[in-house]
Order: sequence, then C-alpha cells, then structure tokens
Amino acid sequence: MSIKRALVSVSDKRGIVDFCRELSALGVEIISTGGTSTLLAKEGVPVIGISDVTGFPEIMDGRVKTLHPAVHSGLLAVRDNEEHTRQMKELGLDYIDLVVVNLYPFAETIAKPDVTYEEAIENIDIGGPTMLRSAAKNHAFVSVVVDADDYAKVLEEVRAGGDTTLETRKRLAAKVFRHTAAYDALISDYLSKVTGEPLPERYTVTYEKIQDLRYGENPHQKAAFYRTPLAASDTLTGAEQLHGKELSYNNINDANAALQIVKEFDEPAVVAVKHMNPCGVGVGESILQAYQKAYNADPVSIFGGIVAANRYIDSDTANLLKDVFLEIILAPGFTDEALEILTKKKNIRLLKIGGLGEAAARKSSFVVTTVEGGMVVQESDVHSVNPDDLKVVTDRKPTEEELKQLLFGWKVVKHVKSNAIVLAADDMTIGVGAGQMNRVGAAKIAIEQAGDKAKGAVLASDAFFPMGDTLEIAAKAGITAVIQPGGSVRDEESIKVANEHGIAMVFTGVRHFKH
Ligand SMILES: NC(=O)c1ncn([C@@H]2O[C@H](COP(=O)(O)O)[C@@H](O)[C@H]2O)c1NC=O
Repeated sequence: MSIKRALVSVSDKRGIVDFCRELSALGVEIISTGGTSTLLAKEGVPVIGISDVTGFPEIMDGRVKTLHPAVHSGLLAVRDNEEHTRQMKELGLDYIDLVVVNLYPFAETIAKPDVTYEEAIENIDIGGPTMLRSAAKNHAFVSVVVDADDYAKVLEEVRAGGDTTLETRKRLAAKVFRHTAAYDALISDYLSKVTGEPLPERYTVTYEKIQDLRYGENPHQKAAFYRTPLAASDTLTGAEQLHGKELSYNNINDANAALQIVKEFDEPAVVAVKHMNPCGVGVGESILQAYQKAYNADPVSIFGGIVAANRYIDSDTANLLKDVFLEIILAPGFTDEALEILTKKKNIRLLKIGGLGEAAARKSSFVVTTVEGGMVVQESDVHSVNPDDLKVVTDRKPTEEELKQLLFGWKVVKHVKSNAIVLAADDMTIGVGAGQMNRVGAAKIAIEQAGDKAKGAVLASDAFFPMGDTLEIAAKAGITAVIQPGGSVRDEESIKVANEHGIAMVFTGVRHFKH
C-alpha cells in the first residue's frame, strides 16, 4: 500500500505548508477544509476543497464540513474486506490514507480571562476528533497525525516506502486517542465547573508532560513531571528556571511545599523546607530580614534545603544565601546583582515564579492522592483564619504581640505534617515538631529544638489536644500563648492547665491536618 490521498484540516497551521508541499511532491493528493485549503492554495500547494469530495458545502460557520460519509467511509473502510470494497465502489467513494488534523484551541480559549461561555462552546471541535478517531481506529490502513512534531517522521517513511509502517501507525493512533481523551477531559472539566459539579461520577483530568525526570523519590523509581493545561502562573509548573541543573522529583515536591507556605504571607517572608516540612520560616520588613530569621530558625536543617521567598532576592540576601548549601531558591525574581552572585554556584537551582507576594486570595483547587486501586480527591486547604473569629478560652487574653506570633505560627503549622506543633517568637519559627504519631511527641521535638528560646514563645497546634499533657510540657518550657482548633471532649482539661500557668489560649474552630 501507499499513501495516495490525504485529508488535512488544522487549526494550528505551523509547519503545515512545508509538510503538504512535500507530500504533494511525493504524489499525494491533498484534500482540505476552509482556512487550511486557502492557505495551501495561497502557498502554491495543489489542494482539493472538501466540498468537492463531499458534494456538500461547508455550512453553519464550519460546524459541518467534514462530517460526511464520503469522508468517514474513506477513513473507516477495511481495505481487505470485500464487502467494504464493493460498497465503496458502488457508491463511488475513494479511500483516504492519511489524516492530518489538529483541533480547535479549546484550552487556549478557556484560558483567556474574558472568555464567554458561548466562545468556549464554539471552540469544541467536533469534526476534527471524529476524523482523528475514524483514522486511528483504522490504523491498520490509515495514518493519522495530530502533532506537528510527527510530520518529519511520516515524511521520512513515505519517502522511503510510500507509506508509514504499521508500527508507526499504531503509535500515531495511540497518540490520537490520548489527545482526544485529553481534549474531552478538558471540556468535561470546564463544563463540570460551570455546572457546579467539581467531583462528578467520573473524574477525568488531563496532564501534559513537562519533562522526564532522572528518577523518582529514589534512584530505582521512574518518574516524570506533568502539568495541568491551565496551571496558574504562580505555580511550580509555571516556573522559569534561571540557573542550575534539572529539577529532581524530590526537588519538585519540596519546592511545591515551600511555595504553598510562602504564599500564606503578604509581608516579606522566607521559607526553608526540608523533606516537605518547613524547617525555618521568617517574616520581616525586608526579604533580607525575613531570610535571616528563616535561617536562624534552624541553621542546621536548612543545609541542603529549599528556600522560597515572596519578594525579589537582592544582593544583600544573595550574599548570605550563597554561603549555605541549598538545592533551590525560588522567588518572584532576582536582581541582576543577586543573579550574578548566585549563578557562580554551579549546583544551585534558581526558579522565578510570577505572582508571588501580590497578596491575592489563595484559590482553592483539588488535591489528588492515589491509593492502591484508586484515589481520593479533596479541595486544597486554603482556609485562613480571621483574627475576629478567634475565641479566647482562657482567663488571660493574648497580648497584641502574642496574637501576632500566634497568627504567624498558625499559618505555618497548617503546612507541617501532622501531628504538628510549631513554636514561634519574634516573627520566626523556633521549633517545628512534624509528622509525629502523637501530639505530645511533636511538642517535645519542637520544645527541644527551641531550647531556651521557648521561654516567652507561642505554640500552634494543627489539631486539638486530646488531653492536658501537651499544655503541661508547654507551660514547663515557658510558652505563654497557644493557638489550636479546640473541639476535644477534654478541652476543659487543657484550658484548666493553661489557666493554672497563666497561658493565653485561643481556639480557631478549624483543624489543619496534613498527612
Ligand atoms: N465541523 C467539521 O466538520 C470539522 N471538520 C474539521 N474541523 C476542524 O476545523 C479546523 C480547521 O479548519 P480550517 O481548515 O477551516 O481552518 C480543524 O481544527 C478541524 O479539526 C471541523 N470543525 C469542527 O467541528
């Protein structure tokens, strides 16, 4: 067999003229639709209009142009089936051996901030996917190209043997079904959101590959990095890497964790992360001051960590950062001087992430966690506490300064793996107890890390205290104020201990488990 007839109908017209010119030179007859055929004709590529094949005009603003038996019989006929061949002859139909189609730009359309519902709907391609599916189903005989990156390979094979190989056709068909599935997933996602069904009976999401990773969490695990087609610019998937080697799987997770925490703050803030937990968080009047606090919070753990800042990194901050071994620094940007200083370090990765520090309310999205055989999906935890909603449950109210530190600690503890306790003082974390199997254990770790600094500091707990023991050790360490959700049947026990030690305690009414 050889490719004699191709149907070409593309929205993204990059590379199409050269591809068709070559095909034509190889003796392939080109059939095409409205805009594509106009372009080909203008560029001097011989082309037959689709209406000449269907005997039917392109109608309804292009809604119906290739949806015709003359097209789909030509694509779907099983060439070695006598009955199919007989029917084709009887009806005067011709085979189509190659389909080159890419679809209306639905993703780009709905990404536009001012897109109307009508515009989105009009950009749902119907004829294109129908041709792609027909051709892909019949890949035993028909070649189908949905990605301009495959033009070269197809040409190479047609040049060499008049047709593509069955192996290539199978590969192209699989790619088509991935493409149409992703296209439909995006449409269904858009409509589910419009109709207010974010967790429908079928969860059809689509991701596109950013890059293969060298390995996963460990060197024996394969891994790749994907993004949703509509990822916001202030996400890791939208980061611009300014310097350094490729991100690793662990880098991506850690950087993402750092990013989520730094987004909590409107004022200059710096977050240092190790193994997806914050080891140091600081806020200050400048990014330099915030970094100094984040560093001093735990000068040991920051080694080999990831640092996220919500302001430009300046030269003073860069001069301090350069002396620490860090995997990544991510920030909304770096001054030229800072870049000059930091790019001297070969092994550091510098990421620029737009939109940080702009104090925009955090948008809720959905977080997927796989379990063997399935997954669980939940809204992301973007709850932030309003100081007016805090309930003082102790005899003593927190002072203004205590309240400030409590709210700071609360923003951080939300991002620490449960059970989580964070001690804070002077706008920085001084002790982080993460991922413990009991709350008092997390408190012990945080208190031990803080040492003498625990005296006069505040404590934030991601969930309520099931008994009074955590308050006991907090009081012993010199903690003066506590923030926690409340809601335990034994809240009274903790309140009693707090009152006995003059601790001011507030309830948020909201829990921030993070597993
Ligand atoms: N309606 C149809 O029969 C139909 N056939 C092909 N298309 C699409 O029309 C686009 C190309 O249009 P044009 O050649 O007019 O620029 C392609 O994205 C193709 O997928 C169609 N459009 C939408 O459904």
